[in-house]
Amino acid sequence: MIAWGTSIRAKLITIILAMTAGALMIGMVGMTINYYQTTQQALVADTETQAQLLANNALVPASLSDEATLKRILQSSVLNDRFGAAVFDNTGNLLALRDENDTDFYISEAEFKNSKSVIWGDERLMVWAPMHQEDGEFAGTVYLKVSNRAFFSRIRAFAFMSISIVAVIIFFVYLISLKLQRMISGPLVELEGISREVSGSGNYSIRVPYYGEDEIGSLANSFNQMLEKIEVNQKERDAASEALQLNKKRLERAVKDLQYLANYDSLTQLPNRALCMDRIKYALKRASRTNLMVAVLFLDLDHFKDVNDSLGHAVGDQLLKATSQRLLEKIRSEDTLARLGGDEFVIILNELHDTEDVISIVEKIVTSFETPFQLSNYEVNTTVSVGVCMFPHDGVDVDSLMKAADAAMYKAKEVGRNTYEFYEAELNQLAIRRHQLANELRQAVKNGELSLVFQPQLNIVENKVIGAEVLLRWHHPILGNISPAEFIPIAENTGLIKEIGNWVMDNACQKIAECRRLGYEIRLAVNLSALQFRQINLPEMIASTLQKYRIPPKLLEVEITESMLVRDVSQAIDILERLKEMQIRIAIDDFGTGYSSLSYLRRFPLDALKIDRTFIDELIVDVDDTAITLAIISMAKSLRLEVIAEGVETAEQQEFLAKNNCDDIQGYYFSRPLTYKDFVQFLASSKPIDNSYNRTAR
Ligand SMILES: Nc1nc2c(ncn2[C@@H]2O[C@@H]3COP(=O)(O)O[C@H]4[C@@H](O)[C@H](n5cnc6c(=O)[nH]c(N)nc65)O[C@@H]4COP(=O)(O)O[C@H]3[C@H]2O)c(=O)[nH]1
Repeated sequence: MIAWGTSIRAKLITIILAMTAGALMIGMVGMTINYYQTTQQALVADTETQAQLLANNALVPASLSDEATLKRILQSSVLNDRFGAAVFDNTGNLLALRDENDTDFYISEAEFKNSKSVIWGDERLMVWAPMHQEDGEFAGTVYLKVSNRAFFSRIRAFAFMSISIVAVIIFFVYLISLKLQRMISGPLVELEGISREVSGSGNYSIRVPYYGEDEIGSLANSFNQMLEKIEVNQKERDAASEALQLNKKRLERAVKDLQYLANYDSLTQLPNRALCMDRIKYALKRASRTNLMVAVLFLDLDHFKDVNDSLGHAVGDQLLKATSQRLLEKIRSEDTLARLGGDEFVIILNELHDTEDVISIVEKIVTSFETPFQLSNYEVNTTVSVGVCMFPHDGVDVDSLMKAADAAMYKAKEVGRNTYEFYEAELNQLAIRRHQLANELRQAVKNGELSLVFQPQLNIVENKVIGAEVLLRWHHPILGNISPAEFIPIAENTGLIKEIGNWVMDNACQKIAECRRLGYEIRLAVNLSALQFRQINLPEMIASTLQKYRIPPKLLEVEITESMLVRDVSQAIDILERLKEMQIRIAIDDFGTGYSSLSYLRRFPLDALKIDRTFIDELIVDVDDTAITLAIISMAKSLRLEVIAEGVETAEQQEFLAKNNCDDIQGYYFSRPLTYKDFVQFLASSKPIDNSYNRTAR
């Protein structure tokens, strides 16, 4: 298929055809003109001869005005079937007509006198032949009128024939040019096709066939040489890139090996000391968010040195490997077994609910050593001494926990090996203190040892105090200040929390009313414990307290934790909906540490999310905490909830939160929890008293 307008073939054919047609047309027109002229001249000459012949014959009868003879003479002449003839005397009078009916022989005076003897008209040729006496006197005129239709039809036939010949010639020229162009442009087209194939497939091994020694042949040759060079270059490049990939893979493997070596023990393939410390750190972080415990177990094989000394290091190594296998079988996949070096191992037990869980695992570990180890040539009996410590009871950082576990392990060795010891001093003390606090908490409420403090909350956008979180304090006459983090769980366990919770709610509402009287329309957030939240009549109890102090419910916010919601979802929804109907605000405390899923959040009628302090602690510094904080803000926004960040301690944290759409903040950077008196002073210093509100309230 020829692409007209773009291909060389088409162009070539067009040029050949145009030139041929042009030349033929010129030739044809020339020939037609020539034919026209010669045919016309012949016709005129013929007619003139006839006219002169008639003039000679008609001279005598014309002098005698013998019409009959003249007529006969005129009829005897043969020209063509469509001719007329007439004889006039010397004065222009008609003497005779060839055909009586052919009266179209009027000759004007001008024509008569016209010396011109031939007139070539549109339809006919007119010829005059004068008749002269012997003495030369003019005797009259013979007039011939010949139709030139036949002449024109010959010319037309000639032209038609010429055009037909030209058309046939052009057709043959077209066929020849097709053949010709195939010879000339065929190789070019093929060349173009091959170059396209090369560029499309990237296959530079394709070659153009031999086209001879002409210009196209030399072009094809150059093209092949070019392809050859590219092919060579490409092969070199491919080889280089292959080598590069290989080196990259080797490098990656080396980096991985290095990473592995930096983090794993080459003998047992267990995490080494560095990774072990990292894992403990991570476990502590998680546990502090989930309020669960972590146990760190320090293990040391008893008399391992004797095995090494008596049976050799190779057997010692085998024993260490077998020990690591046995220990791995005793722990869960989420726990970690690490080798610190020599015969020292560490086990990290994550997410424990109480110490009982640890005891059962440690006992399993110690008893598992009762079975002898079957090594290649020996059966070896060995035992293990284990020291156990717990987070958060025995330490809150990696260092103190490792020291505590190590100390406990030495104690296990002291008491005779093949046993485990808890870092007991602390545990015992803790249990004794718990018992004491549980007893004294009952009195604390009656003795008025409990008090409330208020930690202001700031709206970042308006830079305005919007309220405060109400926090409980216990000042023990002998033990001093006791943290709510310590005594609230005890109050929960003993059921005292209901009484304490009611006391807090009553006092908080009273303070809201007092603040209003002073002109401060501030909102107080009260923590609800799990036990309080499970009370079916909680909304009614709160309603009656609000009524008692005649305060609008919107000035009270209750803070609950995620775990309270999931315990009994339908009851939680019921209570929250009733609180919501009363227009009490509901916030989720310590958000991010629990079940934080969008689907369950949607089900509860909430107003705000409080990002847990542990995320804010390392905001900006720790990429994970930063990402979680941003995710919580965006999740809250998508659920149209307000976000408050607690535990903001630095300007950088506040700035970051402000920049990232957090609504409110609470933390030491802004203010520590304040006594009621200090809180009112704080309000006075941060905002002028709204007296107008005070007046209308009364
Ligand atoms: N390091 C640091 N800490 C900050 C910062 N800002 C606030 N905090 C502390 O973070 C805790 C926030 O309270 P929470 O998450 O509700 O956590 C509370 C809450 O769960 C519970 N609690 C306190 N008061 C009550 C109460 O009246 N009822 C109940 N059920 N629980 C209470 O005790 C927990 C501990 O309360 P607090 O010891 O008062 O500790 C408070 C507060 O003093 C900061 O910038 N840095």
